[in-house]
Amino acid sequence: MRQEFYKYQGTGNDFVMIDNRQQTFDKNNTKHVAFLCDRRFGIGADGLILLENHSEYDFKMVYYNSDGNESTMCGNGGRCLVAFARDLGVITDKTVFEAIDGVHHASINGDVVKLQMVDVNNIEKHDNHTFLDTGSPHHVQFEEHIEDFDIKTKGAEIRYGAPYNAAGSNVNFVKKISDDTFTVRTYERGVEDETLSCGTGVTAVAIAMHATKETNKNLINLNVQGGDLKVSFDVEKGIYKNVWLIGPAKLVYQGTI
Ligand SMILES: N[C@@H](CCC[C@H](N)C(=O)O)C(=O)O
Repeated sequence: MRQEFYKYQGTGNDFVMIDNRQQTFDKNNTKHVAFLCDRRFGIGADGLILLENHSEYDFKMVYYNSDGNESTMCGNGGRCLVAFARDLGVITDKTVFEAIDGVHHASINGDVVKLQMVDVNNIEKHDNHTFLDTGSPHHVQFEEHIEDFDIKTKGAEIRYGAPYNAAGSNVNFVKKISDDTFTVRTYERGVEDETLSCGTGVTAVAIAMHATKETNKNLINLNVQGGDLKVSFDVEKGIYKNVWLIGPAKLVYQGTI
């Protein structure tokens, strides 16, 4: 049976979207999800997302990395799913949906999606890096020569090394541009390569930069390989609340496979 799909991208982080409200998609077929995400033999994407019905909220998000495994939260994927839900007529301009890390509020205006991310209260500050979970685990470290840095090789070393080991972490390399602007390049677990953007990654970078006093701003610009994102937040007693990831999410094409 042929599968109808939609392809979306958010600052170059791209996703196969499937409307699974009728529960027709085989959710346990890891090889099939990896095939659909394969850039040579399939559609090609960093991940695959199912939009499903929810009894209480507007919809449910189910996220898979391009290796075919279901994973933790994807911020850009969440933003793209909001655009997909709007384009399907499931929502209009505001929504509340459930993902693996909990309930998310979001709004959409044209192609700009604002997605509320989880509160963050556990920030591990180490000598040369910060580790935090923004829905997915993120290692954050500075890299002055970020433009010509070998993200794939260095990112893989950190992702597979101690203390992350098999479970792994996403790895973000950061360069400070000004007090409120940072350049970020991310190695993504489950893609096992650099992606052009990572939403939970830039959220982690914005919070890490504030927590380590690299900035005192609470609206941060993040320049990524695929465009520009913004993250805003409030801080109360060391807890980062009201965290919003803001940026474009667009339909690329749709088809059947
Ligand atoms: N691209 C995503 C992150 C997706 C999850 C990650 N690869 C993991 O498995 O931890 C984003 O935009 O947040």
